[in-house]
Amino acid sequence: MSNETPQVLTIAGADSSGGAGISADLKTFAAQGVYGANVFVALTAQNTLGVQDVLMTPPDMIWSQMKSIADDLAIKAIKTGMLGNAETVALVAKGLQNFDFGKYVLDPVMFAKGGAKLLNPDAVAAVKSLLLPLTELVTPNMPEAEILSGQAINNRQDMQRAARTIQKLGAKNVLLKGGHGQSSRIEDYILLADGTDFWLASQRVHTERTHGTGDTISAAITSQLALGKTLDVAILNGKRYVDATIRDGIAVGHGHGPLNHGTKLVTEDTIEVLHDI
Ligand SMILES: Nc1ncnc2c1ncn2[C@@H]1O[C@H](COP(=O)(O)OP(=O)(O)OP(=O)(O)O)[C@@H](O)[C@H]1O
Ligand SMILES: Cc1ncc(COP(=O)(O)O)c(N)n1
Repeated sequence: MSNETPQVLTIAGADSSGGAGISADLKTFAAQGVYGANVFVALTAQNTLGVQDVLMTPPDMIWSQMKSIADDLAIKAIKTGMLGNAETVALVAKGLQNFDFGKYVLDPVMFAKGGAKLLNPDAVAAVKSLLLPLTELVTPNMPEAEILSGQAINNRQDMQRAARTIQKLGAKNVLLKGGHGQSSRIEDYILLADGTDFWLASQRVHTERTHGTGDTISAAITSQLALGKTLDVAILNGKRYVDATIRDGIAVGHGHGPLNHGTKLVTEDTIEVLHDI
C-alpha cells in the first residue's frame, strides 16, 4: 500500500462466520485497494445457517470508537451496515454530523439472508428521518425498499417509484438492488441526484452462496468513492466486483455460504448498463 491509499470506515456488526458485516467490508476494502477502519456496533454469533445470538455494543463505546477514528485517521468515505436499534441509529447519525468521515453510503440492513432481524422495526423511522438525509447513496434491497418507501414492489415501474419516494425522503442517490427473487436476469435500478437513472443488468448465478452480497457491493462502492470515482462509475465497478465474488464462488459452510472476496475474476462483459429498459 502506498501513502496515497485512501482510508474508509465501516460502522456495522460483526459476523462470526466472516461472510457478512464488518468481515465482508474489510475484505472488500482490501480487494479494492483502500485502507479500512471499523466501528463495531454489535457482535453476532452467526454462521451460514442463521443468526444464533446478538450482543449490542454499549452506546458510550460506539461513540468512543467513532471519536478514536476521527481523532487520528483521515476518512474519505464511510458506509454503515447493521445498526440494530433506534438508539444506535440516532448515535451514528450524531457521529456523522459531528465528525467528518466524507461521503456516506447507507446500506439499510434489516434482515440476514436466513430472515433473522438485524434492525428493530421501531428503528425504521429513525433510519428514514436521521440517516437518509445524510447519505450520498442508499442501497436498499427490494424488501428494504418496500419498507422505506411504504410501497409494494412487483415490477420495474414499482422499483422506479419506490426509488423516487426514497429520494424524496432525503437520500441523494438510490441504488435499488434486484438480487431478491428467482428470475434468471437480475436488474438493479439506479436513480441519481439530478433525476437521471439507469439499470445494471446481469445473469443470476444460481447459487445459495450469496451471504454478504449487500455488504460487499456497498463496501466496494464506498471504496470507489474514496478512490475518487464518480458515483455512476463507483456503482458499476462495485457491481462488477460483487458479481465476480459470486461467480467465482467458494465452498464454506452448509447454508448461505460467503463470497470469494479474493477473486481475481474480471467480469466486465457480464454487466449491461441500460438507460431504457
Ligand atoms: N445470485 C446472484 N447472482 C448474481 N448477482 C447477484 C445474486 N444475488 C445478488 N446479486 C447482486 O448482488 C448485489 C446485492 O444484491 P442483493 O439484492 O442480494 O442485496 P442484499 O439482499 O442487500 O444482500 P444481503 O442479503 O447481503 O443483505 C446486487 O448487485 C445484486 O444484483
Ligand atoms: C453482522 C451482519 N451484517 C449484515 C448482514 C447481512 O448480510 P446477509 O443478508 O447476506 O446475511 C449479516 N448477516 N450480518
